[in-house]
Amino acid sequence: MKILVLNAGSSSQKSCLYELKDVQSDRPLQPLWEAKIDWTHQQNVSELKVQTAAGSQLEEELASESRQAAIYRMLETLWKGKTQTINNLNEIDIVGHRVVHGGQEYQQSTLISPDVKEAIARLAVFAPVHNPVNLEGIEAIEKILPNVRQIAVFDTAFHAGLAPATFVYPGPYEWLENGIRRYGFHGISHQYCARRAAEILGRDLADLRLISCHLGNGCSLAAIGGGVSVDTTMGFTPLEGLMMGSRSGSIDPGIIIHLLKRSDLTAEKLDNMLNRNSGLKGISGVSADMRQIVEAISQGNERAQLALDIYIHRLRAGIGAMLASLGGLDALIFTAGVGENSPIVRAAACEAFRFMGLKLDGDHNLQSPIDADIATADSAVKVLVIHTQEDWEIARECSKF
Ligand SMILES: Nc1ncnc2c1ncn2[C@@H]1O[C@H](COP(=O)(O)OP(=O)(O)O)[C@@H](O)[C@H]1O
Ligand SMILES: CC(=O)OP(=O)(O)O
Ligand SMILES: [Mg+2]
Repeated sequence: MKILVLNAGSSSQKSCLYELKDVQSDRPLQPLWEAKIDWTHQQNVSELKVQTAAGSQLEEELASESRQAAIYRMLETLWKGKTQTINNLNEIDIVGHRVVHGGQEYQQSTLISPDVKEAIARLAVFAPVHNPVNLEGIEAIEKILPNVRQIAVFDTAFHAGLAPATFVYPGPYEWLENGIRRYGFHGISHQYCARRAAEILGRDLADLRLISCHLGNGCSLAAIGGGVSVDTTMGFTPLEGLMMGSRSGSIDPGIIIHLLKRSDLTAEKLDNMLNRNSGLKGISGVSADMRQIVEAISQGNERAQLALDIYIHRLRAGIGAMLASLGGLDALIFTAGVGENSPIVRAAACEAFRFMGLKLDGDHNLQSPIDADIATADSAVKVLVIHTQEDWEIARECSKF
């Protein structure tokens, strides 16, 4: 069974082709072909990188192309040129898509139909950075493979079991009746990491209390007890919670009332302000990219330092909140772009939890090992760096259809 996966994040478009021989297979397989478009590279220039299991590689700049055209070019490298992996598009049996917001209707992976597409489009108002690009991926596939089955794998689904006290906002009760509630996101990644953590620790997932820190361009934490999400930092939209690359995370809603009363702020301007021009980017004035923040700090940039300090403060506070929801902790997991690659962020986050016997092995942390425990042998809590495999998790969901 050949499964094509499209995973659209806010700063990247990833894609993989897997061949599943054993449907029960649980360990991540190496994809036959994998591609990534990085939108953050430069203004109007995106970078495409492709590699195949057979060892071919390709790198090219996609200058000022539309997102649709860039996705098409990425997919073309599957059947054309030096990274060609299949002879015929019809070899693809099924296509899985990451869809960020599934609302109340979609609490598990779903075969995409016109109704499902309509719901994804409708829910785009709640995930304006994500659902529209997820839909673009679905439509790109419809054009080149009109008859293939497409599956939506929702980022919200993993959090479907949150308790009412966790998911209901203390606003007017009508909010809840109108679907205004906390949903939680990054569920595909949190779900994969929880299972992988149990494997690395050689423990049964049912017996573990985990906090998964997904720190990418978007950032969220999940408190996972017995394999189930019991709390998370993102809410109604992927804007709540931690400070992120270009998103503010939680702020006092009174600020919005204040701004609305005093200026000509429109919903669109507010959306741009909070989703695209806040967070690390907004505070530093340098970049949403943690690598550039750290670089700017090394050159003495004080706003970059402030941005990192707020990021760490809020990350620690978020971990504290998840800790309280779980009532204890077996392992703290760091994953996604920043979580997997930034020893500075991991060390600063862990520092706050030394009081409970969490001890980081400084040298091991500096190596950013993949899928490893970076706590000392006598630490009361394990600290895991896990390479998130959202694409594999999506393929795994597709194999159930
Ligand atoms: N070596 C690194 N050190 C620090 N941060 C990194 C490093 N590599 C990547 N990152 C961060 O990871 C972010 C992207 O994370 P990723 O999970 O790939 O994003 P997305 O949310 O688009 O899926 C980048 O914006 C960058 O800040
Ligand atoms: C939900 C979300 O924030 O996703 P990403 O981190 O890919 O932007
Ligand atoms: Mg991501």
